[in-house]
Parts: sequence; C-alpha cells; structure tokens
Amino acid sequence: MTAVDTHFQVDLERLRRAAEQAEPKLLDGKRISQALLEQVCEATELLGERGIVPQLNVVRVGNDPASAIYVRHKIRACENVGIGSSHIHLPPQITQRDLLAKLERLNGDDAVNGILLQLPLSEHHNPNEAIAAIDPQKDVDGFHPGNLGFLMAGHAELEPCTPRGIMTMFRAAGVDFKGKRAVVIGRSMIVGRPMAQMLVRAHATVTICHRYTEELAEHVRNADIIVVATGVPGLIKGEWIKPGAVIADVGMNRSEDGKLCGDVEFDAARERAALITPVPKGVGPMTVATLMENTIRATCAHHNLAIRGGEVYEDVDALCGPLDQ
Ligand SMILES: NC(=O)C1=CN([C@@H]2O[C@H](COP(=O)(O)OP(=O)(O)OC[C@H]3O[C@@H](n4cnc5c(N)ncnc54)[C@H](OP(=O)(O)O)[C@@H]3O)[C@@H](O)[C@H]2O)C=CC1
Ligand SMILES: Nc1nc(=O)c2c([nH]1)NC[C@@H]1CN(c3ccc(C(=O)N[C@@H](CCC(=O)O)C(=O)O)cc3)C=[N+]21
Repeated sequence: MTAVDTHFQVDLERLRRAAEQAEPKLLDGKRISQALLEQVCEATELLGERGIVPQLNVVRVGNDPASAIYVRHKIRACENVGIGSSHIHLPPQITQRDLLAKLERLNGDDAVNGILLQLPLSEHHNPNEAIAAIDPQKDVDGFHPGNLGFLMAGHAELEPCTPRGIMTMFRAAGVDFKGKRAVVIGRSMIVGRPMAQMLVRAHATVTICHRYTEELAEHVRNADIIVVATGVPGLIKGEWIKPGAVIADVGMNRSEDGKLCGDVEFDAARERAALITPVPKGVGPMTVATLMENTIRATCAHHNLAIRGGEVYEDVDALCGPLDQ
C-alpha cells in the first residue's frame, strides 16, 4: 500500500469490504479496525509458528484517568490479537532520570518489541527527551524524532498511529486524495503535523490550522478532506462543511454526563458530508488497531521477516520495491 509496508503489508481489499458494510455516510472506524485486527491476528499466528510472540510494553506515568482508560484499551487489544503485553505504571513523582533508566532497560530487553510511553507525563518531565530515549526500532507510537524525520522523508517504518489509522480508514473507504484540498485543524506532534505529512504524500493540497488561524470557517468551507484534532467540542460547525466532504474527527471530549463527543457538530456535519467518523467508534479504535499493526511491523523488522498475503518471507531486502506513495 505504501513505502512503509516493507515488513507487514495489510490487505486493503479486505478493509474495503468492511468499509462497505457501514451505515450511510459513516466512516466506521470500529468495523474497519476489526478487519485490520483480524489481519494482525493472522500475523501473530504466522509468527507463533516460528516461536515468535510479539511483545508490547506500555509505560504509564501518574494517574491521569483518561490515560488509564486508553491503556486498558491497548492492553485488551493485545490480548485479543495474541500480542504479549506488559504495563509498567510509574508514580507521578518519578524523576526524569529514573524514567529514562526504565526506558533504557526496555530498549535493552530483547523480548520487548514495542515500547509505548503513554502521554501526558507529569509536569516536571521533559516528554521530548523521554521519547527520544526510546529505541526508534521499538517506537511503535512513531514519535521518535528519527521516525518523524523518516516520515517527512517518505519512508518511515513506524508512523504515528492516529494519523496512519486515519489514512487506512480513508483508503478503505476509497477516498481520493490527488489534488484535493485537505485541511488539518491542530498541529500537535502526535496527530496534526504527521497527518498533514501523510496527506501531502498522498498528493492532497494541505493547509494546517491552529489557534491563531484567521478565518478558520473559510478554510473549512473550501476543504474536500477535513481532519480535526483540537479537543474543542463543537469547534467545527455543520454549516461550514462543503457538500461531499470527508471528515475525520479525532477529538475525544467527555461531557458532564460522561458522554464522549468530538470536535465537529456531528449531526449537522453528517447532513452535508459524504463521510464522517463518529465519536466514539471512529478514529479511536483505528488508533489502537494501528498500534497493533505497528507492533507486528517492529517484531518482523527485529527478526528480519516480512508478512505479505498470508506468507512469511525471510529475504526482506529482495522484497523492497521502489518507493511509492
Ligand atoms: N481518537 C484518538 O485516537 C486520539 C484522540 N486524541 C484527541 O484529539 C484531540 C487533540 O489531541 P492532540 O493533538 O494531542 O492535542 P493538543 O492539545 O496537543 O493540540 C491541539 C491542537 O489544536 C489547536 N487548537 C486548539 N484550540 C483551537 C481553536 N480554537 N482553533 C483552532 N485550533 C485550535 C492547538 O493550536 P495551537 O498549536 O495554536 O495551540 C493545537 O495545535 C484531543 O481531544 C485528544 O484527546 C488525541 C490522540 C488520539
Ligand atoms: N503515547 C501515546 N500514544 C497515543 O496513541 C496516545 C497517547 N500517548 N495519549 C493520549 C492519546 C489518545 N489516544 C486514544 C486512543 C484510543 C482511543 C479510543 O479507543 N477511543 C474510543 C473510546 C474510548 C472511551 O471509551 O473512552 C473510541 O473512540 O471509540 C482514544 C484516544 C491515544 N493517545
């Protein structure tokens, strides 16, 4: 599918069939993620035949309640697909130095294929330094500066899960990127910026908006593809949506009654859009499934294997074709 699929190639056709089952206008992340996880499961079975069990290690610092929920989702996903997991929960007051030492230990542990440092950390930590301390080959979040650099260069092995999951969902739904106007609202390192890179690589014309963007509504009105990741509920109004636009809503906002909602006025936007992700059951499950996909990729790379079309290949270099988009 893309240049980054050297070690594990997902069958897009199967994801397409899942996308087709969705309700009208719905970009059904839950359904597409299940089709992706099925393929991850098959990959763990193939690896299991060779005595290899992929292993993901999640490191969580402090007691952020949302982080606790997300980590639980990730560990449960590992259990469901046959990936081994462990969860290291560190106290909020752990020093930066001790945190780095923990990460170093995981880097050196040959049984660990993926390391995920759940964000946010505590106030006194330096997250960039901590992320940079993770072995880039185990960086299943794709946040290491080396991996982000490879992403910009067009050939990262491990890419950030949320934007990659959104691209997978778009591709499963047959979204056309070439020459289309894409607007990304939010410029974080974990979502907005890598998202914009992936869209531009797919030949969209990309605008990145943020807090200081003037006339946000005008940018959105012109967009064929809209990705919103701000954490501001209802920021994007339904009436701004160009008829036929495709929308991925990354926002995860919890209202007082405990309900989740995104950054887009869902009902009004759905009226006009061609496709829109719901919250929940949209981008979130794709993020988790892509984390599983990345863990397989890191494991295969570690063992110099490739999994494609239900087969395991040992001579990976011979498989690497020319870079595509
Ligand atoms: N479903 C999933 O899998 C995931 C969901 N999330 C959710 O997505 C949301 C964003 O996450 P993340 O990227 O980490 O968040 P950050 O807080 O790191 O970034 C938010 C971005 O939104 C921009 N922004 C904030 N307010 C406005 C505004 N009024 N107008 C325009 N832009 C604005 C900020 O601009 P500026 O840079 O100028 O401050 C910033 O770039 C959160 O709700 C988070 O919980 C995140 C990751 C995964
Ligand atoms: N190192 C790191 N990597 C991350 O990938 C990372 C992170 N830190 N910090 C926080 C954000 C947020 N994030 C989500 C993952 C899954 C759902 C998810 O599964 N959402 C469900 C609902 C969850 C619920 O019930 O609360 C859904 O949308 O259907 C949401 C958000 C990953 N993040």
